[in-house]
Amino acid sequence: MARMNPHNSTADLLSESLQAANEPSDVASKNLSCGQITNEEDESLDKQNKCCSDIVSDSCKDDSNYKTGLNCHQEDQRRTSLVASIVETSHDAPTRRTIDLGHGSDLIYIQRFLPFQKSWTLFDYLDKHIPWTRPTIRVFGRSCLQPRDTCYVASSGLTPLMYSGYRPDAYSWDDFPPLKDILDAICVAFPGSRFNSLLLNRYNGANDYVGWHADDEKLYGPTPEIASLSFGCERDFVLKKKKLQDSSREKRGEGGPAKKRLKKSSSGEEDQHSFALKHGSLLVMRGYTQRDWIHSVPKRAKAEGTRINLTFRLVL
Ligand SMILES: O=C(O)CCC(=O)C(=O)O
Ligand SMILES: [Fe+2]
Repeated sequence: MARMNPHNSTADLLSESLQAANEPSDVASKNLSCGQITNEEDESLDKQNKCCSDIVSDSCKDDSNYKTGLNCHQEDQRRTSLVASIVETSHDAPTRRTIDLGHGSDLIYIQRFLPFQKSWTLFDYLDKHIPWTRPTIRVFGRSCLQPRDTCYVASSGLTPLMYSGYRPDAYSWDDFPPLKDILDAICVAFPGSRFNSLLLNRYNGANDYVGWHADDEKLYGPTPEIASLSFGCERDFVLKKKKLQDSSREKRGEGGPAKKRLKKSSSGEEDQHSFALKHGSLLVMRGYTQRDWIHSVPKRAKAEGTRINLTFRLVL
């Protein structure tokens, strides 16, 4: 499969992804070893229009308010290939599900937000061209290696991000044109939303994870909206309702695998939700989700492939 140059135009991105659609992807076949479904299976699942078969929730429902065709912040007037392709297919918009977590918190899940082959083209680009680092962080007073690779992209002049004693340097959006295309595509799907920063994570196999945490840093305000796009190996994303003892600095509990830190819920099933986040899927967390819930991506013995996750955020 052709490798992308970071300075390729968005038209090149489209033509590469169209090419990729007609060719087997080496990246795709490599990563399918982690138990991921194929494109054909993905499409057939979508046609069945099953409600959240991978979401442990009874409260999911179709969101009848789904609109496409508007852009929330057309800073430049270019219609990118990704945006164009999503608008073109708006008559057959991907199914959007809303999961009401109660008390002003909700999630939106779009399983096939980006087309399958285009998602592999983007995976390949991100894997190769993002300057990934694995920083040393501080958790409970001890230094340790963060259990995944990371990178941070943000508009200039924003309050810096700081978590677990680590303050990542922000790269510019201009360094990675495909990230701007993805941002545009999200803004088309969510016309009322704004994002100006992006935390990227790469999980290199089964032992990489993110521990229990909430993205409730002050710089995001009281009700942050976070749009989380996943590529590659499918991994579980688990949400658990905060208890009083879940102090905010259990945040990003990197000190041990998330699984070991799981406590039994006293009030039953609705206090925990698990999503198998598909290649090309988008999960949006809204309202008080960061105030009232914590989330994690636990270690998973069978998840051998690489997963890349992008979380778009708005620094106020
Ligand atoms: O990888 C994911 O799905 C979640 C990442 C995350 O929670 C974070 O970066 O704050
Ligand atoms: Fe998070």
